[in-house]
Amino acid sequence: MSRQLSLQNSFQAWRGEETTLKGKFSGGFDISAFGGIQEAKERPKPGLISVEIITDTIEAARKPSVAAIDGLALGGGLEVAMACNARLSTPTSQLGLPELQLGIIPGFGGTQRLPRLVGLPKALEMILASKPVKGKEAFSLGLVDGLVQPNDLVNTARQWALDILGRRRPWVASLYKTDKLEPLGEAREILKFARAQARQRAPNLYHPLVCIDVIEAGIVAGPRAGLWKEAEAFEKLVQSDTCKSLVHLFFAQRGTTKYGMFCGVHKGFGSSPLEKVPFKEWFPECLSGYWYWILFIGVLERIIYGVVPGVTDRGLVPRQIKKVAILGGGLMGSGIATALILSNYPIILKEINGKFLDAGINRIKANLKSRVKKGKMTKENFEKAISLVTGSLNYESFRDVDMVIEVAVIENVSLKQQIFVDLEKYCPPHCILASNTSTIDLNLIGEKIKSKDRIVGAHFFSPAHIMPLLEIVRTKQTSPQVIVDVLDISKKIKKTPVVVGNCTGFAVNRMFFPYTQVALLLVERGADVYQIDRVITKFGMPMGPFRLVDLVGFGVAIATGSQFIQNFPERTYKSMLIPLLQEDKRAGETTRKGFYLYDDKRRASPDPELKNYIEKARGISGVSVDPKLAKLQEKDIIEMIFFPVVNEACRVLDEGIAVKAADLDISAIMGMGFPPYRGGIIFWADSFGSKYIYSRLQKWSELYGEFFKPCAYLAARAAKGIPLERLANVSLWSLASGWDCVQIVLSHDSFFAALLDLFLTQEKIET
Ligand SMILES: C[C@H](O)CC(=O)SCCNC(=O)CCNC(=O)[C@H](O)C(C)(C)COP(=O)(O)OP(=O)(O)OC[C@H]1O[C@@H](n2cnc3c(N)ncnc32)[C@H](O)[C@@H]1OP(=O)(O)O
Repeated sequence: MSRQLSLQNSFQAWRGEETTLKGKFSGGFDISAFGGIQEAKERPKPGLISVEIITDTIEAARKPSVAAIDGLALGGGLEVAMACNARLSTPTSQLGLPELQLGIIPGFGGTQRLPRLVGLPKALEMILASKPVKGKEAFSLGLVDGLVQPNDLVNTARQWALDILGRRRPWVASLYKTDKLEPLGEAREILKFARAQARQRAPNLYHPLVCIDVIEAGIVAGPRAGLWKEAEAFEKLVQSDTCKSLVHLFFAQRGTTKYGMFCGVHKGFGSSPLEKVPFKEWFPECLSGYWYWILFIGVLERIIYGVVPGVTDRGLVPRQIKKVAILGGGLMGSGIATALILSNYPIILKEINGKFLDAGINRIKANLKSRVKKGKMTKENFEKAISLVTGSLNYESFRDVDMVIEVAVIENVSLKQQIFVDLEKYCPPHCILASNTSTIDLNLIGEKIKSKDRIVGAHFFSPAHIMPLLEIVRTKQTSPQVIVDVLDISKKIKKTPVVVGNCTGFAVNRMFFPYTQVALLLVERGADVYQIDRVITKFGMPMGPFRLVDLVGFGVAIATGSQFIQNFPERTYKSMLIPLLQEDKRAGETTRKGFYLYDDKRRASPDPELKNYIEKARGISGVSVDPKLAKLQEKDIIEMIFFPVVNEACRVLDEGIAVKAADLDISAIMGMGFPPYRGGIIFWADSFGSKYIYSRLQKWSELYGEFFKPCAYLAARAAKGIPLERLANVSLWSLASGWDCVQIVLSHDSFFAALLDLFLTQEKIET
């Protein structure tokens, strides 16, 4: 008898919900139920599912079971399939155990059965790197027993089960297979190597090491002992901060094109906030009030869930983008071009002269060749992709493009203004006019053209064909149709889009700005450049603020910095350290000297000369070494560097530049390199509490100046002791009508805003 098992589907069916993964075998355990598990006072005893149900009921049953896998078999889904007596799959199905991406380990026996089916090295690769395999590879590995086309899948599985019952095929219990396991000594060596690699790849993560221990326990003490160890470890890990952060990230990433304070973290934790609201306590005397709130919030949840206000709530259908022009073939332009041609968009690459054009096209070729080298692209597909690129030195060929992306190297307002005047002249009237500027206000860029509704920001991150984030910036005039079109492109080129409002620096660079600024402030007052970078890297950032400035280059740092000085003078720390270094032709990695010295292989080493420049900058700023700041502890460095980032993130939220906190979490992780296992900037900040962050910033602002002054948003939440992720100021009206109204309501004018504020801050209504 074959059973087509879908774990998530069945869990959702128990809860009376429709499944979101129609037609697929299983996406694994319902991740949104983790919140319930974390909060539950009483939990099922460890091993109930993995030992009693999956092992002792399914695998040990007197009826054989055969998994018929089409589409996806991930996590708990694959684990259930592995407990069946055989598995059939379609050639294109995806099979994997991605649990480590969620801060947990496989919890339904995957740590024991996968090594026994595919051997230890492959199992470790699949589990530790969360790397799925296609049906074809699964067959060659022995993970599935047969490959079948989708139409024949269920019938073949039924017959397979009958054959097992009739002893025409082997009746296998994967848990007790030993033929694929390496001898103990060899296995231990493999595990030792895996541990060293895990420590090196993610020194702050504990769960990969736990996973290796659990696998080892099964090999040393037998699979049932391994199952029990797995169950205990799973139980602990599911409660960990890493798991909470990564689950938040899972839903936040999928929620960037959705809106509302009730999705994101709340959805991620499995229960509607509605369930948490103590209506009865608030309205003991007034039942109608209770129902009113239920109705109100219920309607609200329905209206807001699944839309970007004013954009995806208008029933607009994305227009077909057939050809895209890119202005500028530098590092960024060629990266964007690569991302587009990889998704089959024909592109025109425009440069100002033949030399630059050739260089741009060669960069695209190099990007593609590196994919060929890594086995991600065939030579045939390379030729196909590169044939989609047409070079141009003028605007004549722009007459039939549907979208232009301006990627001029320099962040220069007048240059960009002229480019947009030319674009308006040459491009067809429907053409989307996008700029990849990372900092400049789009209203300034588009000041001299008429079609302001076609202007949009498409801020990619370098290298654009690899980095997953696309910041889509809309001005008040940008038409919703244009945003819908760009959202559609972002989906097609596999980017995570975050729609933000227009201002200097948008969301990501607004948050990034204080990161370098505060580092300069601390160094001028005695902190050590290299210690700051070390601590911040240990915290989990890809590099510290000084190494980053070296990488970006001082030219870019000064150009973007001047935009911030102009626009936010009250909170800009005006250090002369970078200009002083640049004056001496130390402009970062490209000149082999910046905050660090660089060798031929771009390896950075500290420079003893740096202290002279710091002293000079200190003199210009008129500050002296503060003994406390010269001896900062790790914890203090982390807080002093990141709390100003949190402060700016709060301003970005308060101004409505980001629609919700989870979008800033995603922006920080994908745009700034904030460690994913900390859940994003606001999620991480909320683990300290708004009161603590406010008090620290307030203290520093008294000691070291306005730069640290906590903003009103932070102060308000600290006063009420509520989390920073809560947007208390959004009204029903704003949600229904879109962006402009959000801004109106942010001035606290609306009746609904007041009501919601009450609701979200959980204050009791005074009747
Ligand atoms: C005990 C066990 O060992 C523990 C586990 O099994 S933990 C779960 C392990 N499984 C996973 O990690 C798989 C997670 N899911 C994914 O990687 C991807 O969603 C996928 C590859 C299944 C599908 O990707 P894609 O087609 O791009 O669709 P995607 O937008 O991601 O997901 C579609 C919807 O299904 C939801 N979803 C996907 N997998 C889910 C899961 N395991 N639980 C709950 N919801 C899930 C998504 O949240 C999304 O919901 P939305 O439409 O409301 O936003």
